Amino acid sequence: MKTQPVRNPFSFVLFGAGGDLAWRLVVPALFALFRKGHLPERFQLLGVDRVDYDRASFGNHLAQSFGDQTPEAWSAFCEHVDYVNADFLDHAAYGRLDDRLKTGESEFGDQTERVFYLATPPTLFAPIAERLGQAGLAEPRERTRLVVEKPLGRDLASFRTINASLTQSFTEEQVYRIDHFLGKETVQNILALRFANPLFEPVWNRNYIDHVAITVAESLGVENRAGYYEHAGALRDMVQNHLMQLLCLVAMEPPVAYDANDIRNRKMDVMHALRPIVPEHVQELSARGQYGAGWIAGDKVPGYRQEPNVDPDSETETYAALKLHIDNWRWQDVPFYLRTGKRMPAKISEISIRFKPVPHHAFPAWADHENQPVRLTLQIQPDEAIRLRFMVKEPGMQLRLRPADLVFNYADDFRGESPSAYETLLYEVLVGDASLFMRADQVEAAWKLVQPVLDVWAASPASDFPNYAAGSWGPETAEMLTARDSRSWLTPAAARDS
Ligand SMILES: NC(=O)C1=CN([C@@H]2O[C@H](COP(=O)(O)OP(=O)(O)OC[C@H]3O[C@@H](n4cnc5c(N)ncnc54)[C@H](OP(=O)(O)O)[C@@H]3O)[C@@H](O)[C@H]2O)C=CC1
Ligand SMILES: O=C1O[C@H](COP(=O)(O)O)[C@@H](O)[C@H](O)[C@H]1O
Repeated sequence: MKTQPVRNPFSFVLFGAGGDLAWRLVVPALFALFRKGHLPERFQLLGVDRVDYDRASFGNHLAQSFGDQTPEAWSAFCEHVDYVNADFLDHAAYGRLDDRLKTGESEFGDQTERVFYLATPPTLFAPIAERLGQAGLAEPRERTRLVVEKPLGRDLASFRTINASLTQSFTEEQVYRIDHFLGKETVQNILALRFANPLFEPVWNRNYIDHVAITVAESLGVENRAGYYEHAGALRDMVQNHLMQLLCLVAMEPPVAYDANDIRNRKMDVMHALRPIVPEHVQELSARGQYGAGWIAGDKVPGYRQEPNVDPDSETETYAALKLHIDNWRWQDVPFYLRTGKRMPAKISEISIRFKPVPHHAFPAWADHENQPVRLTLQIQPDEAIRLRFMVKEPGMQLRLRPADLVFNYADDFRGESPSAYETLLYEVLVGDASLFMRADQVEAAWKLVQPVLDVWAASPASDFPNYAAGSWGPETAEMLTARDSRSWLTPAAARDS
């Protein structure tokens, strides 16, 4: 993560500019960077799509995304916006794009950088990259970047094919693979907590930690994304990428320097050490679920199979859980439990690090019957916080112990507006720092890990779907994943307290 401002003039070419992601997340993030003064004076945003816009109507379309935000800033931003109507598969379009880029950049000077952002269906990543390469637009390498959204493939083989096409035209250093969780403030803070404090690192290992549980729960259902989600499911959509990245940040060794390759090398060490899930163990190391009808925050909601455009007999999982082991010196015998699901009681992401119990109970049993092992909870969202739970003596004549919490709350300590994940990630692309992006070997290793689970699940239809009610914490099989080890998922701290 660099600290310098974006200095060089740039062209930001947004493929899929007429789509949902561009409108909802990418352009608002760029506009926020502009409003906050993070962008240089000379830049252009060139939207590319087949939607029939011109410069003015594209601007109007984008404006709807900003509600009542500062109109002066918005019209100043629009001075930098242009639009190219094109089919991404049409080779001739890339010549026109080149001309438009050069016209816009005529006053930019020779330090101009270019970012090609693919907010397009994933099937178009490879064809667009190829055509950019053929049109000479992947050069100069040191000033041209390609940003790709997820999903990168739907299994190991398709990832390798897509990635090979991307890296035929662009070098690995030019490719920025988005995992938007890495742009979240609290996720970046995992490394700050671990490596900017001497307090935690000495106990951050198998000698003190009993297990780690990572929960990414969503209360929303599939919404209008069935077209994509029906072919993805929770394991591909969330575990293979976001939850894997969280696990890596918790488990990695300290990097020597805060540098893209150093950090990514340390994450790769974790990926290498993850114990492969062999097909015979899939049953005992994983759980899958699909939500049925239920209640969320007082509203009755339909089951997954009743959602628009979902197959009424769909086998797609909307919940996935894994138990993983990291076979290295630090983490031997410490299980990592990962779970994610849609239509759970609340939108909550947190990492719970449970420490081992004291080796000897000196207090009489009646005094510490509430005894709970110390745990550290990293609340990723929405109530961003770090919470340390430990045992204290209750005031009074009688010796009674009970748990208490030491809480650091982001909103209390940092009142300013935090940048959105996309703001942070775009900024990092513009300054050319790939620390918060996924390197190809990480993505490949993550696909390798989940592939046997995908294969076993595909080969054995889930006869019990739907197996959890909307508004619950998931299927019983997920409870068994921890119960078999005499452990349990805890209700996330943010949900307990609300
Ligand atoms: N939306 C989201 O919240 C998220 C999206 N993503 C990823 O971001 C990417 C974009 O997603 P999203 O914005 O939802 O998708 P959309 O379908 O909304 O946007 C894609 C845009 O590309 C256009 N397009 C498609 N094919 C062509 C073509 N051959 N030539 C020109 N234009 C074309 C589409 O036009 P048309 O409508 O005519 O097809 C549409 O305007 C995907 O990879 C997705 O997986 C990742 C995380 C979240
Ligand atoms: O990548 C994805 O993430 C969202 C959840 O992201 P968040 O920032 O809202 O926590 C998820 O809903 C979506 O299915 C998935 O594609």
